[in-house]
Amino acid sequence: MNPVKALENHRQAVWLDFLARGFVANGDLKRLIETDGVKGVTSNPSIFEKAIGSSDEYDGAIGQALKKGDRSVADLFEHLAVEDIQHAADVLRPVYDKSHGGDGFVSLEVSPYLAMDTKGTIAEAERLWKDVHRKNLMVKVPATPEGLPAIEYLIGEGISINITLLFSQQVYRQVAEAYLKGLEKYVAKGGDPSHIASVASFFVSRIDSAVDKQLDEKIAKANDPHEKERLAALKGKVAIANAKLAYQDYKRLFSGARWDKLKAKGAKPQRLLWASTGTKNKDYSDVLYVEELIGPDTVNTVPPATLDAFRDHGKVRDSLEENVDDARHVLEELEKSGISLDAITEELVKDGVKLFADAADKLYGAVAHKRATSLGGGIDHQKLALGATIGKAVEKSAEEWRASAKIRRLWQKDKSIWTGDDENKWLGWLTSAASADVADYEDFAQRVKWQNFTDAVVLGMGGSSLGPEVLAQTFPHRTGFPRLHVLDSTDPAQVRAMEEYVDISRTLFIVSSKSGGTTEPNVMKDYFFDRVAKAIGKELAGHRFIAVTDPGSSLQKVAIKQGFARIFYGDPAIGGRYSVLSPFGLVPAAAAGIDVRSLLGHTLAMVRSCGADVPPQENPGVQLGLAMGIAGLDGRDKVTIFSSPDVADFGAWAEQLIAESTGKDGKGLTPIEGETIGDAAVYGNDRFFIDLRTEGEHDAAHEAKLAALEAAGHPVVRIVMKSIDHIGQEFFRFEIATAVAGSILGINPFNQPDVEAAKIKTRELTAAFEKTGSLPAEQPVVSADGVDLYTDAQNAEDLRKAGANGDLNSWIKAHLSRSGRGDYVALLAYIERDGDTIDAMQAMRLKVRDAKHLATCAEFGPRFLHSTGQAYKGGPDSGVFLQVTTDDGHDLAVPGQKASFGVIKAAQARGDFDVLTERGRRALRVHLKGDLASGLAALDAAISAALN
Ligand SMILES: O=P(O)(O)OC[C@H]1O[C@](O)(CO)[C@@H](O)[C@@H]1O
Ligand SMILES: O=C[C@H](O)[C@H](O)COP(=O)(O)O
Repeated sequence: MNPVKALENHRQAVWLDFLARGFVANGDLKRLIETDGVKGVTSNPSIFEKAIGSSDEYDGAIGQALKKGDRSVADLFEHLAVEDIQHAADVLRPVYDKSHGGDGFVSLEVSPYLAMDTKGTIAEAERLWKDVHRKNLMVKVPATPEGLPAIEYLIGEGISINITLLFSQQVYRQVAEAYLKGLEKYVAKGGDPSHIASVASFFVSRIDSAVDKQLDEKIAKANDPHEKERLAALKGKVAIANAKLAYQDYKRLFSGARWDKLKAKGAKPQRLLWASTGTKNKDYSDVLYVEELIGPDTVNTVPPATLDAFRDHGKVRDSLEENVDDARHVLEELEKSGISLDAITEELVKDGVKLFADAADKLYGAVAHKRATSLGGGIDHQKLALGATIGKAVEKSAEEWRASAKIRRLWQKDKSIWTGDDENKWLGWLTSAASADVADYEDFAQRVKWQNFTDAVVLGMGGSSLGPEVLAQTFPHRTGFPRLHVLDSTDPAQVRAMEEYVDISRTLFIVSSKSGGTTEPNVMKDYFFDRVAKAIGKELAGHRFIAVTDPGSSLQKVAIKQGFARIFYGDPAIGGRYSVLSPFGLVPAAAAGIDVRSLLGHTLAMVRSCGADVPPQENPGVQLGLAMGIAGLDGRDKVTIFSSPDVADFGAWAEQLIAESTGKDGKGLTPIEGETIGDAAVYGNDRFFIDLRTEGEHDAAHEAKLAALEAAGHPVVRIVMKSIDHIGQEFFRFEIATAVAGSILGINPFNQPDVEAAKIKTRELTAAFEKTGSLPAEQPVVSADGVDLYTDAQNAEDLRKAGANGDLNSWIKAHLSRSGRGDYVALLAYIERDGDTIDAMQAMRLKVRDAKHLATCAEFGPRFLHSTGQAYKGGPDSGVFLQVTTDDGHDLAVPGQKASFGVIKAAQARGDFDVLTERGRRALRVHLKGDLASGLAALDAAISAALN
């Protein structure tokens, strides 16, 4: 007789420790049921990893599933697993029916990531039970301290459970107790226990592997030949002895008055199931863990190779209760040898959880890869060319992130990923896209449309303006909707330019400020409210304003008082620079008629790609973040962003995100935005390049330059977006990347400690103005033709030593001569930002870059104060700052206060400069008197002269 089939005669059920789609579909499982009398199937994360992860058998099914709509990697896996389990359960259903629910089960394990999480295990087990929806399902729950209460609870809910990762007799007794208690609860609720089944999967071969290892070490150390022999005799014996003794417990636990009561109600005993019965040590018989554990009312789940071997040469006998005393003796001998089985089994549970988690990581990684392949252009493409050193370091770090579950912990808001400060309170952006109220945005968009506005102007700074600016500049104007603009300045000329550009009586103003307390949006609002009131009447003015702000802010109060048309509330768990996928970006988007549903739909594909269930190796956000962080630590801390014409403004948004998040505590990444691409020779070894473009924008000349940078050994990341509609994917990718880079750098990526310092100084200066009618006097270090130069005593002394004397050229030359390798030169201009001034600034910065091979920044104040300003003051001391201020020929009054726009801007520039110099940074201020264009030309000439 077939030895496998013969086990039936010894009342032992053989289950198969294997599952794969084709195996069930092509009838192999059915055949084993018929020929070998196989009565069940078990699966675990390693089995699914082999089935799904290491084959292409499931690719079609993955494609099919995704056709119905994208889903997360965990969902996708679960969908496949549930289908497989259902198919196997259906094939085994006749066995289940014939044995009246005694056999014919298929087991599906809860995620190993939940092994230490009782609530999570319960929720997942209940979900799987519902989704699989088969009576002959067993949900596998590990026998960890957190698993035990879940087991009791789930049994109490009438769910059949297979307890896995069970190694010790003591834990086995707790498992049986959990089962009994669960049954008692179920019965007490009036449930019929006859349909509940449970097995306690007692692991075998892994024990021998662990014990034998320690025995070998002892044997190697022992001098006495008898001792060596005694120890050697224990090898390959302990696992079986342990299992045999557990069986003795089983007999005791499932007999007696307590059990009889349950039995009378129809309860079934929880059978012991021998798991891990594939022989690991080639020196042992390949059927060892079957032959030695045959006994009534037990199960042995065997891998296919063991099944084949046993069918071929297995010998059947009632072995389980043979020599029970010898088994005790084996364990005593082991204890005597100084090897603790308790310690080993405890370790094996931890190890088992880890091994299954490792397998799940591999499996999820493979599913993530298949999902990405199947979605193709649905997810923007990212290619990292990092060079050998950084590339290897990123690989190593990715593995470290995987092994310590950091991406899962990030999503679980575990602040220990960063500095352990308050990072957990700032992670609302992870879920803001998924939880957005799309219908409300659509309704709002319709209402805006009905009002026939010509323009919509966002009044805000930093995180409240840069996201909307990207949207305004990236998406074309939608007919029927207002044109979207952003104003983020206190420069009188710039405020006036906006006023002149729009039709005040037909414009919607979106006042955006998370805190509500930021100076610029408040004064801009006061100004335009006054103008609108003058144009259409005070009572109606509020109808043209909406506010986006966090609940309880001062802006909320003002908006209510002034009768704003609507207030949208932000999430206080999201910092400004991470807020674009929340009302701060989505309200302006909706107002401009951008399809918010489609924007978020595309975004969510990237959110899923960067999910907790996507291991670092396959996770595009984590990959980018690790690369940025590691390159930064390696001295390549100038993150240089090239954005193609269609997404040209993206860099301005990313710049704030990266600078304000990472630039602090003297560390950080300095974003370099807006530099046109140059030849490899103009760059120092402090660069890290990110190139972003849409698929349709292939520019051969640009690509050739990029390839040259890569060839010259610079790390280059290329991101190709399917189209501008995917811009949300990049917002989210960069957010995750920045958070990850922050972890690598060891900073809190969600605070901005140094911005506050400049704000305080500015407030002091404007308060002085309100009191006295003028800003405190200041003394230039030099007054030359058309310019005044200012700096603090230390900088002045250093500059004079470096050759600065009576004219502008000498000061600029001395200042630039202080910059060297690894530094960046930043032009910080508190002037109107328009096409001409942008061009003038660009010309100057590129001259510096090309002559000195240094990274350069060209920023406009006060805009940059809410963006890169944090990094300039708090980041690495590698900046050389040239502040540019100007007389504001035509100042503009702010209604209701003495300080005009010009005064506020001047106070902001001084506050900023004072903090820079207080921090010992290299800074020089050039104040241009008279006409701005001539002043900028003179500065340009001085820079040229200095560089020659
Ligand atoms: O939205 P708020 O509160 O006006 O802040 C605007 C910006 O100012 C900052 O706080 C820096 O000053 C940024 O972080 C923020 O995006
Ligand atoms: O339920 C089955 C177990 O997961 C399986 O038997 C473990 O076997 P292994 O130790 O060979 O991985």
